[in-house]
Amino acid sequence: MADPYTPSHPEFVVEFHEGDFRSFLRTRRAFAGGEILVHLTNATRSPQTYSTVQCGREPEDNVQFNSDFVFVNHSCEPNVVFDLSSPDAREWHIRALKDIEVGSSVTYFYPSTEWHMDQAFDCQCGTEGCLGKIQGARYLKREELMKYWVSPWISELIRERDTEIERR
Ligand SMILES: C[S@@+](CC[C@H](N)C(=O)[O-])C[C@H]1O[C@@H](n2cnc3c(N)ncnc32)[C@H](O)[C@@H]1O
Repeated sequence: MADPYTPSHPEFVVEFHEGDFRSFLRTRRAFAGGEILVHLTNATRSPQTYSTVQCGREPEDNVQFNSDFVFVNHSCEPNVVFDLSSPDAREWHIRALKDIEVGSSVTYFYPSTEWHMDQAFDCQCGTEGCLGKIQGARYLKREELMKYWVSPWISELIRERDTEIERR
């Protein structure tokens, strides 16, 4: 991030912390469930990294947001979805799953977009139903994923994986 830091979007602020990957994004106003927090207008294609988001079914379908939204952490009880499911990239957006209070950490469920992540980690979301190691949808059971909104390519890849397993 540039120094001094200027938020890329006035309704959000990054809380920076010392140490690897410890920073995160907070809201500066409340959002209602279903409300669109932002349209992801600044996304560009990128090779996969720890900070890219998958936007289609192929391993090379990844984008970089080029904004503070790169600081959205994963949670096993997320408050937003990253909806990149439209074929029209101008429709891509982040949407509230529930009412979000001012000052909340913005979180999404990484396996809802990611099939196989570039960087796995031990989740520290601290929620009751925490899934532990997060490395992409490929490593989760269908029953675990069914509790979440997931991107169409994740539903498709899970269906294919499970059909393949049943065929063996
Ligand atoms: C795109 S970055 C998110 C912003 C990151 N926290 C930072 O400071 O740059 C993704 C990385 O953040 C960390 N991270 C995100 N959510 C996490 C969570 N629930 N528990 C532990 N680490 C997490 C992991 O290292 C992950 O690879």
